Amino acid sequence: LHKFSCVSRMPWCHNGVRFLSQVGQHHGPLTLASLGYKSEFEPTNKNKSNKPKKHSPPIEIPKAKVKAVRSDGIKAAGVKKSLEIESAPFAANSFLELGLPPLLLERLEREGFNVPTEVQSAAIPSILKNHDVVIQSYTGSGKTLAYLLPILSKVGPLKDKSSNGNGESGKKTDIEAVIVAPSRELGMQIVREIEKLLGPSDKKAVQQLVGGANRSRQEEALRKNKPAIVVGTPGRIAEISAAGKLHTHGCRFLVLDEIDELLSFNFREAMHRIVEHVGRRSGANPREPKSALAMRAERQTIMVSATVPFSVIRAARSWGHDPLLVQAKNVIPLESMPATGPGNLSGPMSGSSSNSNLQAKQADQSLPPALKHYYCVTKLQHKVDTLRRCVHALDAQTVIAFMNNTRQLKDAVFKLEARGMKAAELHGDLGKLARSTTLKKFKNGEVRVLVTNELSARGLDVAECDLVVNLDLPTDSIHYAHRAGRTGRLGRRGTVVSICEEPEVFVVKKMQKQLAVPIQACEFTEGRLVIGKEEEKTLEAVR
Ligand SMILES: Nc1ncnc2c1ncn2[C@@H]1O[C@H](COP(=O)(O)OP(=O)(O)OP(=O)(O)O)[C@@H](O)[C@H]1O
Repeated sequence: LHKFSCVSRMPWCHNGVRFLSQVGQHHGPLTLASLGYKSEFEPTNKNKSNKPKKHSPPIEIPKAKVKAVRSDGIKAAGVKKSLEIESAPFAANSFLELGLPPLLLERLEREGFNVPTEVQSAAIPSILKNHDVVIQSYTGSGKTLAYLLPILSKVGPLKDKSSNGNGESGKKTDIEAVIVAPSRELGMQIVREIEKLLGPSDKKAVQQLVGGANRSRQEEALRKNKPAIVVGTPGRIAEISAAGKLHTHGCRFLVLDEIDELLSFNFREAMHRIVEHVGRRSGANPREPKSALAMRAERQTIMVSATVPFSVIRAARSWGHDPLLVQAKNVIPLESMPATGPGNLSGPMSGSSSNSNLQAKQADQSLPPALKHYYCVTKLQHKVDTLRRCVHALDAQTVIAFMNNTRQLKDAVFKLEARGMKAAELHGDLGKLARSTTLKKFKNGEVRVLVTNELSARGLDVAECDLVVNLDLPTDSIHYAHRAGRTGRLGRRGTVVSICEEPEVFVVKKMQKQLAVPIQACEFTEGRLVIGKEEEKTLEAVR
């Protein structure tokens, strides 16, 4: 129980504390295994030390009135270790209690998913009860399984054989679930998550329809395999649907993952086609107003994101039927939420004053509570060197660095490589193969620093990522939240460092206020991350 005693001492770890008390009450004796944790004392790997990790205390440098901290846990460079889950976002109940069918429960156990996360615990029953939902909880909290599990309970080879749903599904050739994601990488990640649960013999029940891949091969696979579920990017799904090769009129589920991104101008036409056609019976005029009953007999709409600006609330009301807002600790009718704010909502708190509490609360819920945030002021020409010193100071092994401009991004990779740090670029100008090869190398530890742009800010799940660096500042706090969320996934340790020039500090301060998290000024000196003491005092107010 060493880990829990650590967890309960951490002031930010309210989830962990709540979790402990509930499990104690309802589930008898508390063991790490019963909670899905691997004990640090279990000899899982011969090479690993069985000793609990030491948390090195902050190092005081009184002369300069500064405090230095160093990332612990990951040691020798090049040796990849998985990051322990420190602040558990898990719920107190089991998957069994959520009403999932036996075959799916078996697969979950086989894949090592033992305890649902809080948002899964809230979303699964709501979706199983046929509600349209908007799922909102912080990055890395398990939103993907929160919608995949109830869908797999009702469609495809793992479904509950005793219930045939509402009997409304269409012809056998019809797709039963369409999942839309804004990038190829995220689309493929969702496909892999489904394939993992389906297993090798059933994996043809899901088909990817992402852009950049061979379209005729995708169409051929649709015809031959008759998948129950398709996952893809908006453009490719709309294209194949318009060509008459994707039969979705009888579709039961439409999932819009990263919904606020899917609402952006770039996807407008494709999204319009998808929303109008998926789950709409042929012959019906999509513009004709429908009764609530007629709407219900059609598809169930599920929208998902860590950030839910007003535009999403408005879209959910117009595309869904009495939708619910599902958060980790709340399930409320979306009707009870304000849907108006300024037209150009740029950040979670930029609503009118009457809505600001609500928006602030949501902003608070978009970032993993265990993340640590810093910023470091430097000159433009020293940014890459500062990044390198930051990586060394924190001893980070799996780093995502965000930039806004592709040419500068390539320069940064060149400079890092020239200084002996293994780096690679990932952006939309690269072909599909180059993108997936780079991502694979990053995930298996061959690349230490992935220099990328907004393409990787959404949904990308690399559990080992221990540091996110903003080499260019994000455009607003919503983009900050999604970039930051690439680290500290599922309660793991994570650090976010924004490297900026002096005139940009006000932008960092603004994001700190909007996101209601402390972003501390720091420097990298003598291989250490150093925080000013004065800065610490002012940040107490933010906390
Ligand atoms: N109940 C669970 N037990 C253990 N691991 C889980 C569980 N649920 C999800 N995970 C894992 O947690 C990681 C994060 O999940 P996921 O990608 O769904 O997060 P997310 O909330 O969608 O994040 P983002 O907002 O960044 O898209 C994934 O690797 C996933 O496999």
